[in-house]
Amino acid sequence: MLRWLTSGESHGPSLVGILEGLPAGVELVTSDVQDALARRRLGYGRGARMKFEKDEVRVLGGLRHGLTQGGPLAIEIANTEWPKWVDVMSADPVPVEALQVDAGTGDVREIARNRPLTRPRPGHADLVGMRKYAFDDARPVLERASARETATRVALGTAAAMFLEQALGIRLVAHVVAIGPVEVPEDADLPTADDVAALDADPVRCFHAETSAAMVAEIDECHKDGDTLGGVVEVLAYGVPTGLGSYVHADRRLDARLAGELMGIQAIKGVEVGDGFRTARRRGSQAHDEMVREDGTIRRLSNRAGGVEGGMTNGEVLRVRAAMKPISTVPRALRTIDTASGDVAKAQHQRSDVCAVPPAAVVAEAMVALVIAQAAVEKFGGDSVGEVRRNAEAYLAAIPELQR
Ligand SMILES: Cc1cc2nc3c(=O)[nH]c(=O)nc-3n(C[C@H](O)[C@H](O)[C@H](O)COP(=O)(O)O)c2cc1C
Ligand SMILES: C=C(O[C@@H]1CC(C(=O)O)=C[C@@H](OP(=O)(O)O)[C@H]1O)C(=O)O
Repeated sequence: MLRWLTSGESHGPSLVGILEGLPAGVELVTSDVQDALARRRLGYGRGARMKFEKDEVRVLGGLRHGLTQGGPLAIEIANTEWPKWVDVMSADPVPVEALQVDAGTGDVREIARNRPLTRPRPGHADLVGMRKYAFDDARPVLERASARETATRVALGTAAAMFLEQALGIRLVAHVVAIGPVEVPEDADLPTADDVAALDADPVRCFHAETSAAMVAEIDECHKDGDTLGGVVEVLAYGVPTGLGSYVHADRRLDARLAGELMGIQAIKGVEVGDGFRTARRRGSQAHDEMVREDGTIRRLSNRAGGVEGGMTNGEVLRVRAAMKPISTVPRALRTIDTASGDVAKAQHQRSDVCAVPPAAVVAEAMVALVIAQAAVEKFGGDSVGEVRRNAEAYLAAIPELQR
């Protein structure tokens, strides 16, 4: 079974991710993870923090001489900003004086950094987190709720994606299909995994040049208004074999597992598999993917289902979308209540992303890679890449001629 866990705070010394159950023999080097993390930091509309902070990757376990070893893969992502937070985020108690002078720069900004945050942001985890964990300060809540944690998921997703490509020839790509009201046309071309460099070069990870320019203009407009934006991302997986997931029980349905992991990303509020909500508005004759026999195999005339039928992959391109709400740290701050005084207040705000939809696409791709890898390990078993590959080939070869 493939499983994963992450630990770490937004301004802590580092984040750590563990991926357990990955077969041995996956070719992976530290720079593969660094490249994926660099991709997550891209995107027009991200805040100042992305410019000065760096992700420092160190593989702590599970990898030797560029090959996974079958043991848990542990990846640390250190935060270059840590010196400024050493005392505020110290694991052990610190003397009061330590919280009054910045350990890194010697200035007194540390006092502000440590001041209790008591003006919770509507839409963030602040208020409910304080209530639930009995804090009188939102600092510990936002430290863990922060999407900085998604760096670890991208790191682990990189290992999952390398496994998928090397064992099964599966390749993934993610792109942005909407930012606020600006949407890619329905009939626009879909990117393939060969288009990743082009997507990296686009300011908003959009594959449609005209729409990309309109998205950038929308972000500029929103920034000027002191506001924030959400949007929609799409993940595509090519070459996924038929039969991953199952219809036999709800928790084995691949669509359910994809939706769960995508909704687990901070600020994701909706998931579509294939045409999703659009399918609900169609008649049955226009909703499904008819089959024809061509060159000895069954071919679909469309892919409205997004490659999943009955909770199982059907051999078509896997296609899922995730909807992200606008960032809740709105510069033109929203009304809130100061939990220290009970007074009406404006929500706490220092700096923030205006729009984080492009990085959310990278995170969504990582989560889809992890879910597919989990389902593949479950279906094919195998402790090494070679064994998984052989098992998959034997399974596919045994599918009767007329069902192919
Ligand atoms: C890549 C990414 C970056 C984000 N950046 C910010 C940000 O700068 N400011 C903010 O308030 N929320 C940001 N968020 C969203 C919050 O983390 C999220 O809204 C919060 O944890 C509450 O969870 P919920 O929105 O799922 O209810 C970001 C989310 C993602 C996926
Ligand atoms: C640090 C990252 O994203 C952060 C996610 C985030 C949030 O509330 O989710 C809030 C911001 O951090 P801060 O409150 O310190 O400005 C983002 O910069 C990252 O993605 O690496």
